[in-house]
This record gives sequence, structure tokens and C-alpha cells, in this order.
Amino acid sequence: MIDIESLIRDIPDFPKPGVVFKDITPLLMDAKAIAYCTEELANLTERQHVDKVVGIESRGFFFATLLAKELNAGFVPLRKAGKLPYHTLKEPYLLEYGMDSLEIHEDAISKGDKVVLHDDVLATGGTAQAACKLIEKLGGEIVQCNFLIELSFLRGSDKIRRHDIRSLLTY
Ligand SMILES: O=P(O)(O)OC[C@H]1O[C@H](OP(=O)(O)OP(=O)(O)O)[C@H](O)[C@@H]1O
Ligand SMILES: Nc1ncnc2[nH]cnc12
Repeated sequence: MIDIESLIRDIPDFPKPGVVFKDITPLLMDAKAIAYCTEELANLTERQHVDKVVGIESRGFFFATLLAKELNAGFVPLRKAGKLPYHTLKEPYLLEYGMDSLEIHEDAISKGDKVVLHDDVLATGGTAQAACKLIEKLGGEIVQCNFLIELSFLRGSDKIRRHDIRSLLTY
């Protein structure tokens, strides 16, 4: 058991006044914490069969690839607009401190694939909602939305409540 909360630091007023940013870089610098979080994130899925773990650029990538390895699944990147080289589907969204668009390669998920969506933080839920739309447009079946951190006071789970939502840490 590792106290991962002590490895996440609050940065007030980043990237905008009024936002308290959860900085996970201290956690990422700790080898035991990486191993612990990877195993615990995989345990949240109850080790059910998963075809693809979808990770959201950029901080979602850190644990999504490790989680894919742990679950013996493939990894699919959801990237910010203009970064993926092949044919894409695109979805705009609002997040706690701005707006953006996410894209997915149109051949990244096959109809009926069992998919775990992973990101580091669930805040207002705009990012995760857009990600779910893209996965489902390609015919993926979302078996879990899996997060390192949920900021429950921002009510992001309201936007993806159809899904199983699990987080290692909730504030
Ligand atoms: O629930 P929401 O309000 O939509 O916010 C959550 C998103 O915000 C952060 O990403 P950010 O866009 O800051 O990009 P980054 O991962 O590249 O830092 C975080 O990694 C989530 O993807
Ligand atoms: N408060 C926050 N800290 C870290 N990442 C975030 N993404 C959206 N809100 C965030």
C-alpha cells in the first residue's frame, strides 16, 4: 500500500486563476508508485476481458499504456486535433479551463471491441464525454471509464453516467 495522495501536489491558479491543478509529476517520479497505480487501476477493471485501452492525450497516456500491458489489451491514443496522421473522427469539447477537440483514428476500434477509457483526471467531464462519443461512434463497447483522480465536486460523472466510472482517488 502506497500513500499516492502524498505524491500529488496542488498547484493553485494553474493554468488559470481559480483552478487548483492536481500535479501528478511527483507520483510519476516514483517507481514504486507507478507499479502500484498500474496494478490498482487494473484491479478497478476487475480484470475482465478488454480489447483496447483508450488513453487521452497527454497525461492520460502515462498510465493508459501501462494499463493496456497489465490487461493484455491493445492501446489506442485519443489525440488533440491535428496530431494523428491517418483518417480520423473528431469531437469538440469544453474542459475545466478551456476548449479543445479530440480525434481518433477511424480504424483504431472494431465494432464490438470491449474498451476501457483511461485518463489521469476526471474534472468537469467534457473531455471524457467527447472520448466516449468517439469510441461509441466506432462501435466500441465501453466497459469502464477509469481515472487516477476524480474531482467529484466538478460533477464530471454526470456527463458519463451511463458508464461504469472508477477512480483510484476521489477529492
Ligand atoms: O474533465 P475535464 O474538465 O474535461 O478535464 C479533464 C482533462 O483535463 C486534463 O487534460 P488537458 O486538456 O489539460 O491536457 P493535458 O493532458 O495535455 O495536460 C486532464 O488530463 C483531462 O484530460
Ligand atoms: N484541476 C485539474 N487538475 C489537473 N488536471 C485537470 N484537468 C481538468 N481540471 C484539472
